Amino acid sequence: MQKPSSDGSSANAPHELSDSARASRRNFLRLAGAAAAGSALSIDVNAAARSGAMKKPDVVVVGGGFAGVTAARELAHAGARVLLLEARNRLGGRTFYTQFGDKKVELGGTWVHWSQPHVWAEIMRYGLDLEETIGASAPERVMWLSEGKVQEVPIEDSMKLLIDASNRFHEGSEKVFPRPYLPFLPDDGAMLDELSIADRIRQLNLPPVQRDLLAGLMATNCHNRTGDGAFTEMLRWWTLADRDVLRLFDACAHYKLKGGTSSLIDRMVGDGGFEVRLSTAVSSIKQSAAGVVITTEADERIEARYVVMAIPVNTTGAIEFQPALLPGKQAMAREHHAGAGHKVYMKVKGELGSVMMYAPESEPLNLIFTDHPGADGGTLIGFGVPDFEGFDVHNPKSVEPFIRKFLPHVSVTEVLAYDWHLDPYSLGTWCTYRPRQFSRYVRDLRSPEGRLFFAGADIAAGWRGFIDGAIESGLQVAQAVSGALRQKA
Ligand SMILES: Cc1cc2nc3c(=O)[nH]c(=O)nc-3n(C[C@H](O)[C@H](O)[C@H](O)COP(=O)(O)OP(=O)(O)OC[C@H]3O[C@@H](n4cnc5c(N)ncnc54)[C@H](O)[C@@H]3O)c2cc1C
Repeated sequence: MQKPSSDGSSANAPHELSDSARASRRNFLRLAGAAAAGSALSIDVNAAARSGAMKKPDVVVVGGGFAGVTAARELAHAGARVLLLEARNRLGGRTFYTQFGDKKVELGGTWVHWSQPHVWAEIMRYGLDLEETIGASAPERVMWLSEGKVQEVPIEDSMKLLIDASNRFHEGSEKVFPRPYLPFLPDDGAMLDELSIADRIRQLNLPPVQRDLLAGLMATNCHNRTGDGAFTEMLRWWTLADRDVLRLFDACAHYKLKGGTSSLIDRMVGDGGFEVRLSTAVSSIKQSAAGVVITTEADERIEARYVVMAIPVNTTGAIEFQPALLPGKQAMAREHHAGAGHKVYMKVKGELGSVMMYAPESEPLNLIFTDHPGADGGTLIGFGVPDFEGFDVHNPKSVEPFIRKFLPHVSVTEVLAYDWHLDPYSLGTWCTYRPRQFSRYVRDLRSPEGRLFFAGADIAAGWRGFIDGAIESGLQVAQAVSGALRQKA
């Protein structure tokens, strides 16, 4: 892989790309630059690195998302010398708080909740404020597309349809996840892991109007086509939310950090006592009995006693490991998890109340709701499947006809989205395993290998795929590495 610039603009494409993917990639490079320009960190994290303070760290943490920052902070608090290497020119990873017109928006991870214990503990610890997203928590209208027609019934009736469909979809979750934090599947869970979300929807034989409402929600949850997401992933979410679709909504799309996700990262780094180097992508990791040698893309060699790998599972293939990683880690790096869709902000002109709209994956966006309402315009957030032929998420004129199916009086004036699936340092969005990935790979994914330890939302036990999971995993790995440092002291 060639050396990226700080906005990733000279990095190689991860895979062969189709024409439409190439056009998206051009857009990605343009937007990545523009968005990065508006996201300066409020603290100078490179200051310590410039001073060359740390000669030989005890631990190098690779990746500065919530998992890496949590691990680095905990290890530094335990007395270790910690150096965090981050490929991009900013921290936060798959969270990205940046400017959209006169407002700031979250292009990646956004919503947090007190039912997510690890992120909630951090919010309390640093005394951060929350803000509500009205369209997701208290919509005035709910509409959905089914077989080409917009459906709208009183809100209570649409909720009844969704609750009934969700209860039926998740039936049996107690057997597979009696306790959602058990990291491995029981035997009957492994059988269910063969099923995709689409397989499960088909089993239910719902009337089309109810099926398409559920399908819109499920394409959003797995952030891809429902044939790509594993049924077991949804069973785990369901158990974490006490088997209640309204609680699940509350946990996933109601409360966000008032100062943005960067306010939490800033506080964690400020509190950390570890060194950070941005724009430093790691290209190889070689371990021996004596220690680990980390080589960066600029060919710098750094030695450490232990390494925490806190990068997305989809990006592991870009790093050369000696000895080679366990087969499950390699397979996941080849196959990728399913999360690869869009999250798009849309400025609209025309009256916008608090609305929520669903569409199945035969449509480009599957869940859309009001972010900011307004009498003469406001902002919508939409989630959609990747690579939808003829739909350009970066072009308001391409997005507008779809939005007008629901709201014929509005025009879409501006859009903002980030192509996480094209960014070489994420190659996807939030983690949803494909069928069989959980039962086949999770053991390997979570296993330390010699002096290497692994962290990340993608391998968390509980809220895997969430900010909470990233923090959970960062805490666990820091505990394990602290233990190893003590033993070998
Ligand atoms: C569009 C979108 C919406 C989401 N919505 C929500 C939500 O509402 N609520 C929620 O809780 N979660 C949400 N998530 C998920 C959540 O943001 C992630 O699960 C979580 O932030 C991942 O944290 P992480 O630290 O495990 O990984 P990441 O945040 O991906 O961090 C990994 C870091 O490793 C770096 N890296 C990669 N390769 C290298 C290398 N070779 N060398 C050095 N560094 C490298 C990356 O640049 C990155 O900074 C969303 C994600 C997306 C994309």
